[in-house]
Amino acid sequence: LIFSETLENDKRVLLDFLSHFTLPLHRWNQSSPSCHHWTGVTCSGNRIVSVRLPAVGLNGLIPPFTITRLSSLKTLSLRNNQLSGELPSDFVNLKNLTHLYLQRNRLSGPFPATLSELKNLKVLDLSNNDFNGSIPNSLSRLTRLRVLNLANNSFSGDIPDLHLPNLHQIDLSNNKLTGAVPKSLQRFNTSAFSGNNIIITVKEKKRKTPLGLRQLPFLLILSAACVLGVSGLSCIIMITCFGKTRISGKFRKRDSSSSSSSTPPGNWTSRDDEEGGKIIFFGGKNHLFDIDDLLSSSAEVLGKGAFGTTYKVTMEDMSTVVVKRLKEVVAGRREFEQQMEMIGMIRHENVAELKAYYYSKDDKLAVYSYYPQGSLFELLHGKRGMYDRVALDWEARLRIATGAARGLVKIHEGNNGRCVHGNIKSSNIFLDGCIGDIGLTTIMRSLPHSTTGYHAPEITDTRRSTQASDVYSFGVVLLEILTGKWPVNAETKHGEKMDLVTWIRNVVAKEWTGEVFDMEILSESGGFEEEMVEMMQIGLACVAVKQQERPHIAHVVKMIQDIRSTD
Ligand SMILES: Nc1ncnc2c1ncn2[C@@H]1O[C@H](COP(=O)(O)OP(=O)(O)OP(=O)(O)O)[C@@H](O)[C@H]1O
Repeated sequence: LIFSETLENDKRVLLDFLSHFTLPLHRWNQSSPSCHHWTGVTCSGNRIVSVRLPAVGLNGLIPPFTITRLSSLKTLSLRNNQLSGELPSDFVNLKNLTHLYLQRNRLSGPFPATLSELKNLKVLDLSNNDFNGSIPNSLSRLTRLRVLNLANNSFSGDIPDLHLPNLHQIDLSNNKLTGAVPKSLQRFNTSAFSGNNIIITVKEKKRKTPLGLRQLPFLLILSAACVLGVSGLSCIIMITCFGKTRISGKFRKRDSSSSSSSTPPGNWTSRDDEEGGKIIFFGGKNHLFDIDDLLSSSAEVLGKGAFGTTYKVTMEDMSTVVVKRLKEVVAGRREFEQQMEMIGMIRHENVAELKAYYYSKDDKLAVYSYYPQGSLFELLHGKRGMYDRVALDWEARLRIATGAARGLVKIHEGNNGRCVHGNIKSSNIFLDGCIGDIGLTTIMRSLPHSTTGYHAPEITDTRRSTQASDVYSFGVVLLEILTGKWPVNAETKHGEKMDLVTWIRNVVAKEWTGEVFDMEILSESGGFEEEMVEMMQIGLACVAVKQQERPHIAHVVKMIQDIRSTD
């Protein structure tokens, strides 16, 4: 009873807060449970611990004694709204607050003194508001503070000597501050103080970690060099070895400033996208993040594919998504949006969910669910030498093949039966055959054909991929599953290297079928060789040279299912 009463109380508080604004919020009503269902609300135990309402159109004063009654609140994000006036003094009640995001509003008045009392604060962002007056010395009380952003306000006077041992990011740029940078803050990059009347006498130090996205051009150059010089895989490993990268600011300037590889990191720059960049979500999901969240989250490079770099991004609430930064998009905004909308509508357990997309002049992003088990490519070929690769047994391979075929059926049903994947390959297939990277080929520059081994012979421009060419690529994946070999340069028993499809056709023509199977599954005691032979015949049917001879993917699903049902 106590449990639900406390939660009910928190819920009433939020409804009270909302009643001061004339805007509807997704699923915020008395009848639905607030935890997990209300936009931006997260609970822990019987309390609401996080309220994140970025860019929802909150307008006017922050109503006092509403949200501040959520005494267990740890994260409050009201960024990117049109909130104005002073911060109510009752913010002092939010004793448990660790993250406060109020940037990009129209808040004004002196630095809210009450904030210095929130001893648990780790991140404080008041940037891009109209605050004025001096920055108080009392900020030194926030000994846990890690990030302080007061940029783009009208703060004036000298910068106090802040002794904040845990501070590793500060931005005071573009205010009206005067004097010198105090000793305690001289460890930070000078750009953190730019746009003021400050005498900067400090020497710039090179910061080691964390890397900023400002260094992303450097990472990209490095990865390009790797791709040219070393194998792609080792490059990915090298980049990953740099550890976590901070995605922050400068997203939009990336392409135009490759020289910024030498730009010293330090503060982060708020995004100001006059090109109208907007993140679009699918499925009526809680907007637990916005583009600024993405930009300020911890990111790790998963790899660099033909469509761009893929990042694993860990959000403030510790949820994980995958962000693909699409380069060489040839489609215009309208076409891009239409394609993404079409992809976003495809929902199936064997289709990797496109959660959101973002389009601006300089950046095109696609946001997906993260599959921690990695791709089929990794399961089949990956991590050898670094870790003990877990053997992938025949059952698992059959499950993946069935799942991926079902996913492809669903994809081909999309867009009134006209949707094409265009880039079916093992690195785009995840847990239990879930297919990722749908429909990107049509909006991107054509992929280099010769290198992949998955593309059907008739495809010279991957933007013109067809459902029949998808079936061909799927057939290559089936053969890869059966042999455990890479589609290009598959090494035969006799040490020759040839294209996987050609090799299997040759072997089968000589009736040495058993030779092609991966020893890992062939040595299993279940006696599955017959099933493997059947699967190989399905794979070979899919890779028929003449497109009209390839089966429809729905028929492929049936044939794969029949492998077992004939038992
Ligand atoms: N949603 C995801 N969850 C987990 N890993 C992913 C996800 N999406 C991609 N990856 C992995 O990230 C790495 C890079 O992926 P990316 O799609 O950029 O390149 P690719 O699949 O090698 O080539 P391509 O660009 O042609 O698809 C690959 O190892 C891929 O398996």
